[in-house]
Amino acid sequence: MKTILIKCGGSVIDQLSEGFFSSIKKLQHDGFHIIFVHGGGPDINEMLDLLSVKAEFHNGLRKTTEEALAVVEMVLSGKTNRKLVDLLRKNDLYAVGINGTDDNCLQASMIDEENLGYVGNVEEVNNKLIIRLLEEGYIPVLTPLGITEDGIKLNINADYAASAVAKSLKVEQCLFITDVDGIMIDGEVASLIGKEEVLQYIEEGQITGGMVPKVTSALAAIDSGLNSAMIVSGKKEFYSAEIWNGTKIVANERLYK
Ligand SMILES: Nc1ncnc2c1ncn2[C@@H]1O[C@H](COP(=O)(O)OP(=O)(O)O)[C@@H](O)[C@H]1O
Ligand SMILES: CC(=O)N[C@@H](CCC(=O)OP(=O)(O)O)C(=O)O
Repeated sequence: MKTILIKCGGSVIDQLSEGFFSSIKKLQHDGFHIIFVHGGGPDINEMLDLLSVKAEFHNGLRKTTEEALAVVEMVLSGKTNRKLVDLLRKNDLYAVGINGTDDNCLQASMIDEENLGYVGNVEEVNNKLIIRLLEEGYIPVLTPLGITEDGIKLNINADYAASAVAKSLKVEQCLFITDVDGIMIDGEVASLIGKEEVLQYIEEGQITGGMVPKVTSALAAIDSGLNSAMIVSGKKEFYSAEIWNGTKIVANERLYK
């Protein structure tokens, strides 16, 4: 089964274009199965703000107290997941929402209880349910919540969840959909970047903020055997006639030039 994983960032869910949905249809037409993992950072921040709870981050990850976790779950699975599933279905794409904790799909462990609270890393992906849905022709839309062996729910950065699922399903391509056209280097979108360059750009401060977990996750996906991962805009068409728009991240860019 040829599968493409699409990680849809919270920054762009409300701005997805017609071209985005038509690109997905073209991928399906070309024989690819599609799975989504979604983010929702802005939706969570908005709700925390309404509840007068300060959003706090440590190394790009949200500090998640037990109270915050309840808000994260309510927002991600009750609001953001619904929003994306509804949008896909309105565009005649047969999406089904699932929580990362359903069927213990994202088995996780706490990263750093003292500094981060209920935040996890994916240890293992139980992909049976996802594969069933894919085989039936559905588009699973996965919320990035994990569960420990003891049944404790954890908040997982959506980029990290995406690369773990990509690795488990051995997908053909992993796309990180966001609100920019790709990775900007010296003011221009880079079309192809190798692993060494990515690490150098992070060190130089050319890749910062929310782009760091995205490229780190892309590199993790490549390390696990994927040929490439891409950073792509959700505001325009990203795929047509086997041509991709955005930044392709590969293990060694010299092999592509
Ligand atoms: N070199 C770079 N190229 C493009 N965007 C970058 C770069 N460095 C940092 N960014 C920032 O990363 C953001 C995308 O990350 P984020 O807001 O976390 O998105 P998402 O919600 O899609 O995960 C961009 O909007 C941009 O502000
Ligand atoms: C641990 C952690 O930071 N979890 C993220 C999960 C959502 C996410 O990653 O959303 P984006 O893709 O929109 O950034 C959070 O609470 O914001």
